[in-house]
Amino acid sequence: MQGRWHVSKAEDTRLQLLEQQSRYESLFTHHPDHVFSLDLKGYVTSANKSLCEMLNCNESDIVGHHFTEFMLDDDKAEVIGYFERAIHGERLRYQTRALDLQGNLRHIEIINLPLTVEGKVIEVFGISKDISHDVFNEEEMRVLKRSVDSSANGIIIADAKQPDHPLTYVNPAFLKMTGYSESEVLGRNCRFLQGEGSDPEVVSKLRTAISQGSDVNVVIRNYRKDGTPFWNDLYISPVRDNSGEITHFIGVQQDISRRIEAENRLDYQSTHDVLTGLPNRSLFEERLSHDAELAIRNHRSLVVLYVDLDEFKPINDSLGHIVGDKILQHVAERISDVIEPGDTLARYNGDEFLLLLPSLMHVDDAQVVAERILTTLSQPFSIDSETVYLTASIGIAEGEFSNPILAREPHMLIRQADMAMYQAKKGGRNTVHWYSSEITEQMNERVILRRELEGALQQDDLQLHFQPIVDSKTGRTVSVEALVRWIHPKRGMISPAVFIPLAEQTGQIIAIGDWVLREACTTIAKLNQTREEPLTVAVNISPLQFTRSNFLCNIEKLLQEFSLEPSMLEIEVTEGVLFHDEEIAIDTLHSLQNMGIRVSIDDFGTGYSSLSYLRLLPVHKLKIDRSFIHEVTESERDCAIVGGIIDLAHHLSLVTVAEGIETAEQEAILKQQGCTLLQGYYFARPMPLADLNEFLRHELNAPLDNPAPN
Ligand SMILES: Nc1nc2c(ncn2[C@@H]2O[C@H](COP(=O)(O)O[C@H]3[C@@H](O)[C@H](n4cnc5c(=O)[nH]c(N)nc54)O[C@@H]3COP(=O)(O)O)[C@@H](O)[C@H]2O)c(=O)[nH]1
Repeated sequence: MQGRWHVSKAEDTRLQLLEQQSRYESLFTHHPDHVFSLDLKGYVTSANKSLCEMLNCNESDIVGHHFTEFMLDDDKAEVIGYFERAIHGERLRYQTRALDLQGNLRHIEIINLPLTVEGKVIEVFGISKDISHDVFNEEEMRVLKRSVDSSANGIIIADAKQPDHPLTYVNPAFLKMTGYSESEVLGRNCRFLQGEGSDPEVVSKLRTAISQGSDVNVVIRNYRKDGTPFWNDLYISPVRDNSGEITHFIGVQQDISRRIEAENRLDYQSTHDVLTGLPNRSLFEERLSHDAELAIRNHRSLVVLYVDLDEFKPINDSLGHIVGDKILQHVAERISDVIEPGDTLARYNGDEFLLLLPSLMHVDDAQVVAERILTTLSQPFSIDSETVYLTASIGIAEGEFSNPILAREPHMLIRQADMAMYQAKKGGRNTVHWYSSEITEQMNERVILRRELEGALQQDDLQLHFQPIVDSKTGRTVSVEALVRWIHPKRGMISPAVFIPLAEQTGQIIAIGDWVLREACTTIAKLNQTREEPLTVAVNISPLQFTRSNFLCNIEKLLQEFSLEPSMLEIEVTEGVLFHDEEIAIDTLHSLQNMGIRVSIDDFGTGYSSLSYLRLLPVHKLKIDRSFIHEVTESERDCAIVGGIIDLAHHLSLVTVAEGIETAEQEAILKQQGCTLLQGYYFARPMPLADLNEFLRHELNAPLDNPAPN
């Protein structure tokens, strides 16, 4: 009985051991972590399924191999150290790296457990876990944090789950940009960056996006700790967790103040005149369109003033551009001082200003404004050491709200004001003229005339007439003045007084002038072939033609072509050529003198320039303007002026010509005053070449007034 009991107890123990072993084996085999055992030399004695899976191999590829075979060379010494400590009974946990059979790297965490029997370590158990994923995540997080920390953009993170979304992170760039310290901003909503200059619309856009959990990009004016503003280009995005719930908001911001300032500067430059700081043409036109819309909506009228300085060019040319610029700046200031805040004053062109009056109580008030402008401009301008007197001509155009043109083409108002200004100029300058539809008709007339003049040039409708100029002593023709005529196919002869000023404005004078010069040279060359005493021909040259670069060259070619002595050609210029471009004009005068061509100052006495220029200029003749001759017999003043001019000319060794002599009395006075040459209807009107030939033939046969002594 006792023996049977012994047998069954031993059997029980064996069964229990078997059960434990099977439990252990099952735990070992199916443990989700990698479990292995090493002998005291470090050779693998067993490895579970999970370890084989991690190392991509079978148990036989591991068992019997030394654990270091699965380690990186760099890590071996350290891990051997841990193993040594384990075989001395220490339980250890450490992280290292393993290589699977294909050479793939794994980050693992190992626990080394020494297996001790009767106080002696007989084996070392290892339990390891693949932590590659965690390590990569951690590394990724570290890189991300470093990137965010070192980003040049300001980066902020706000907690979306806390009330008022307090900041939980700000990077150094943010602190640098705003001047705050971390402790001053963490825990606060970042609206502390906003201030009175932050556009409420932009702020509301931000708020809406945040409340809707959507991305948003705004450019907002923010303020640094010291109160200085900056332009913040801000992107805000929600950050969601795995369930899609917004946990944070991330903001990336950039200080774009410099860019905005540069853009603003560019914008300002493209809409303002650099010299005066006034709006320029394009901004004026923009405001005109805008104010026209308002005027129509509010049943009000709109008024445009076109202000053009009188004779500014001569001032600019004679005093220099620096003084000219300063005058324009003063003009801008003075006009600005007499207008109301809602009005727009713009510099339109060189010396032309535009004024838009959108809110007049009565349209007639524009006249008051215009007169105020004339008054303020009439005060002398003291620029450096110069005192300058200025006047202006002002054109006014009214845009009635009911006039469809205002809605369709508000810019027409500028054109109309321009036309009115032109009339103001014609009306004697320093005056105001209101636009009327008749002006348009006149302007249309100009447009037609201009087009027809173009045709005249091509169809040979121009003709040259010649007016004799006689010696005051002998009464004999010594010269002829070439005067152009336009023989219009329908309108007959059109006076040069009509088309020459137009041609000067359109530039057609160049072609006309070239034609006149050629025609004059060819005629005088032919005329003189049969004359004992050769005649000279005087040709009027417009300022534009005179200052052209090829002017002298053209003349030289013509003289050569017609074998004409240079002294046979005279150039008549008005004082205006000097103001056109003084430097070029003086050079040209010297060149003409060197070529042997004489120059007369035409219409002398009508310009306002200083007489001192006569000392300096290489001119030969003064032609006394016919306005002085007209009254010379009745007006003592005119008589004195004419006498003065003749005296002055004689002292300067200049020849004088009196033009516009119509009566014997006028001739007598001029002769008495010692005028050298005489010209006028009294002697002969301008005539075509055929008539001139006849006139000269007749003159040759007539006895001399005062025959020259033998
Ligand atoms: N650049 C150019 N200008 C030219 C040319 N041809 C003429 N002109 C200029 O046109 C203006 C008008 O000229 P016109 O109608 O020919 O008048 C000239 C004479 O007819 C006129 N004149 C001459 N004598 C008398 C007179 O006794 N009484 C009177 N009422 N008029 C008279 O004067 C004009 C000549 O003037 P001026 O040139 O100043 O000597 C005129 O400004 C012409 O210059 C051209 O080819 N090119």
